[in-house]
Amino acid sequence: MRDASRRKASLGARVPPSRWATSAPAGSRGRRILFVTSEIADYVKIGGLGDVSAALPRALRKQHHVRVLIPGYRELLVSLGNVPVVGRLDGLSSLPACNLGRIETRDGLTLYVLLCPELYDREGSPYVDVNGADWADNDIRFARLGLAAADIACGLGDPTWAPDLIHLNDWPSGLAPAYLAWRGRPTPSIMTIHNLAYQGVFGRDRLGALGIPDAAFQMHGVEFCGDLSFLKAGIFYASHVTTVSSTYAEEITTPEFGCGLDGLLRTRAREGRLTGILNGIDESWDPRTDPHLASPFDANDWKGKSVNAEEVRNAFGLAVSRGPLFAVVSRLVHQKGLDLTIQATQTIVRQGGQIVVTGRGEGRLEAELQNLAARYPGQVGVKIGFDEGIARRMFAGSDFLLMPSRFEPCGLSQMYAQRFGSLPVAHRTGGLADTIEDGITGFLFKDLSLAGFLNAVYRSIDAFGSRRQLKAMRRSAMARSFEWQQSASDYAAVYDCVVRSVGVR
Ligand SMILES: Nc1ncnc2c1ncn2[C@@H]1O[C@H](COP(=O)(O)OP(=O)(O)O[C@H]2O[C@H](CO)[C@@H](O)[C@H](O)[C@H]2O)[C@@H](O)[C@H]1O
Repeated sequence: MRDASRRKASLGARVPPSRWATSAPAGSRGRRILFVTSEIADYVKIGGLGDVSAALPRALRKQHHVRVLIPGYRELLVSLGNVPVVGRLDGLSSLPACNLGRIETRDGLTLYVLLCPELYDREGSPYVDVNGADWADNDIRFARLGLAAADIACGLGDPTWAPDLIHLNDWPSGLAPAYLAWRGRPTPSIMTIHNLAYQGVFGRDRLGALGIPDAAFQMHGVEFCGDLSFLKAGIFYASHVTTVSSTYAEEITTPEFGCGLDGLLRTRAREGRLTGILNGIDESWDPRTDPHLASPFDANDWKGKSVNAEEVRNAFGLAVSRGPLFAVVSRLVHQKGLDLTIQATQTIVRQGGQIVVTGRGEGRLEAELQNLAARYPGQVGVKIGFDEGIARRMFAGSDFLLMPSRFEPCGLSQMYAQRFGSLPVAHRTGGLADTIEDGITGFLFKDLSLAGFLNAVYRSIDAFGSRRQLKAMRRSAMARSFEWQQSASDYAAVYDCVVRSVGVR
């Protein structure tokens, strides 16, 4: 069962299995891959992209020569110290010239760091300032990232290295394949969509500043509803598009989930150029060895798990209880369906449950959650912020994870939770549908409504009442395999196909 759902995800949407064999054929090993990202969990993580960017290149290293390109944000420069300069990149229109640094992480992953202090060395997050407002020059900042990727692909960044393929992630690197196309350089490229809802849309008046040819401002180019879209550019110009689960790969070809790009994505699917590859989770997610936990545990040691529950109850100021503990670990945004969780709270508390929430995001949701904690003292605890240690103890200590996401490209929290014996209660969508087995490793609901969600919540509370069922489900959840190695070999198969079809160097 578990392998079946995994394989379904790995084969991708509408792609003939024979063409996309999951192990890389002989001769495809040792390709040079440039992985371009705007976050990497080692240094700067805002959400799931940071986790994927830290883990996937490392998993791919077993087969390929992978290097990661990332902007030189302040946090990164502080952690890395002096980054040796290997090349100088020219400017283009309003994109400044800058240096390219290269450094290895302690475990030997090569990072290219875009050294452009006027764009990246600032107080704030990669995407927003300290007040949560988008950086006003985000178009320049991330066009510079895309142009740097194109420069490196053309051998203009590091005189000693150029990739066979560039792997772009989300809108911040979306212009890279476009810059390559406008130079007439068909370096094979993969555009991975981690979240179609974030598209990097800017006014058409920015074309000149970003060095985008006027002729590219059309449906068969960068134009999207009269504006310029970085993500559309990536999808349009990349050799191949992937997304992070097979169900989401299908969903994004529909008007309901396609965010206006479903027409183009349907075309890519028809051409066999859209594939779903499920994310994995790395080995640090192991309840037997995780140093963040109050007590390690395994699938035969529920005492160890309950020590973590006690710790979480204390940390969140909850009353002592023998009832079920529900957790929410999430970016606090509309996508994640927190309004449903807020509406379900009264029922959960009346049924003897408690809820702990950690996250940060939209101010309105942060305030509503804090009000909820005030309304149910001792039963609901909320910590606004981002702390990996707290998150890990919550997965370890909770009985259930609430994840009624409106859409979920893959989702990592539900995989972490299962590994730590916390059963997800989740909407049957995207990667949640592909990684949770209803009634076996968690509880899925189809109708995105309070009634649908509560129905799944009641099922979880019933399971909590039956120690035998609860233990069996926990064991099944903890035994699930979400290895990165599987995803890495699926990406390797796509790389191979793309390099062959675009032309091997
Ligand atoms: N306050 C907090 N404190 C500590 N940790 C916190 C936290 N808030 C969130 N996290 C952690 O951040 C990560 C969030 O990853 P998700 O995949 O669940 O969602 P995200 O929407 O960011 O990612 C997007 O990209 C990823 C990667 O492809 C897709 O899985 C996903 O569906 C898509 O929406 C998880 O590691 C989670 O535990």
